[in-house]
Amino acid sequence: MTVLGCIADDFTGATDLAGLLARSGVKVNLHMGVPDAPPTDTAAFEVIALKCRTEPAPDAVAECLRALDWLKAAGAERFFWKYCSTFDSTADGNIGPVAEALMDKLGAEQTIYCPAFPENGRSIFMGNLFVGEQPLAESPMKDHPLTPMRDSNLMRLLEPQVTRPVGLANRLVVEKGADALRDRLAELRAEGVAHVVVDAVSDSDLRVISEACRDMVLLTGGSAVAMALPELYLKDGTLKADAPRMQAPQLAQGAIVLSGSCSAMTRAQVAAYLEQAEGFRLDPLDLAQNGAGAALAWLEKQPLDSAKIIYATAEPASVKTAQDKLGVAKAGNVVEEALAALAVKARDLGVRRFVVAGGETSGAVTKALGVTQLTIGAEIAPGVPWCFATSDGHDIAVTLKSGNFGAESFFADALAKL
Ligand SMILES: Nc1ncnc2c1ncn2[C@@H]1O[C@H](COP(=O)(O)OP(=O)(O)OP(=O)(O)O)[C@@H](O)[C@H]1O
Ligand SMILES: O=C(O)[C@@H](O)C(=O)CO
Repeated sequence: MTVLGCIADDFTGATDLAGLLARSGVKVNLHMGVPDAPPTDTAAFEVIALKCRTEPAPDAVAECLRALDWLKAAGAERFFWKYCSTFDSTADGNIGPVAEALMDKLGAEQTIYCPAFPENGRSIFMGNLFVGEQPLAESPMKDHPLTPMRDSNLMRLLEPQVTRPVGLANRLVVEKGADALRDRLAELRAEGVAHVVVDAVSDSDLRVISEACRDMVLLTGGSAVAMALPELYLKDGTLKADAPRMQAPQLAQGAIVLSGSCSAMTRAQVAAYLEQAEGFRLDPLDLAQNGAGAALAWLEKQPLDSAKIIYATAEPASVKTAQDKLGVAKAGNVVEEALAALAVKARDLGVRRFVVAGGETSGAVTKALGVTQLTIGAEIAPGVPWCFATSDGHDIAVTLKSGNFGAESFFADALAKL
């Protein structure tokens, strides 16, 4: 029985969510894109990964509604819209437009917005999102290549994205427990508030929110607010733990790190890994002019079992130079296309372990590898599990690392874990 149908707006976010849900031991199915075939062999948690975070809002809405139909066909009656724990969205959406379209389809009067992920330093207080101790707009997210976040206030970010009123259930309410939060939501509903930002600074706040909101037909947020749901379903007997994490299949030695994320944490991770691995740096301007031939030729020359990384990861000033010359979309696309082609080449050369950094990058790479479904394995860092799949008939392992997740030693940690 599917108890929760989940739609994630990028691929790293989807493995993050699936990994946290799978901590409970309950079966989670993770699909990359809306499956062509109707649902079979469904799990308690069905997650569909989309690559729609930066698409035009009408396209993102259409794709999410297709995902909703598939999840309904899987038997889900409650749904979760997963976006980034740093609320990444462009000025035109897509978090609000998708939420409103899902609400309309589901007849939901109200939903909540809670991107908090305390284990990874994301907390919300008085409607303002913090990354560690910094307000979102003062954190490195202000320089994100595609979705620079220049305001920390979630109500202000959401308001232009939706047509109905936005409100807040603050930490003073959450702290009082699930009944107080239910009362606050009812009060806001009576005032016609459809979109409620909910504060959370700790996992115990998230447990209160899950308990108060578990019967809402649509919940929205980061992965951590959904993490508490399996525990509630297990406790009341709705679900039984039935799926221990999958052990890694036997894989050949070859491994590669592909990084298209420019986040502060990925920059530190790339620098740390370059101390022990051979590296090739992709330059968007060179790619736009000459294609990925030089990188492909470099990859062909590397021994299969060597430590290697191909990265476009760069400092904000260098990203800006590329964007000024090529435009934001083209600068991102040439990098994504190159990393996708390099992943395919690596697989054809015998590489079977792929460490990929960045959500958009992960979408491009997994699509090129023809991966349609992932099985969740061991967690490497909070929100980043190893996953297993087949690509062109080969068993492969992939980990899709969100830009800001993982320790500095993440790439080596990941490969040491398989
Ligand atoms: N040097 C560069 N110049 C311009 N754009 C770049 C450069 N390197 C990477 N990019 C683009 O920046 C975008 C990074 O987004 P991506 O989602 O992959 O990483 P992220 O946002 O850090 O990860 P996440 O969404 O998981 O937090 C991609 O579109 C990528 O192609
Ligand atoms: O929520 C997060 O921070 C991640 O799962 C993510 O969505 C990164 O793209």
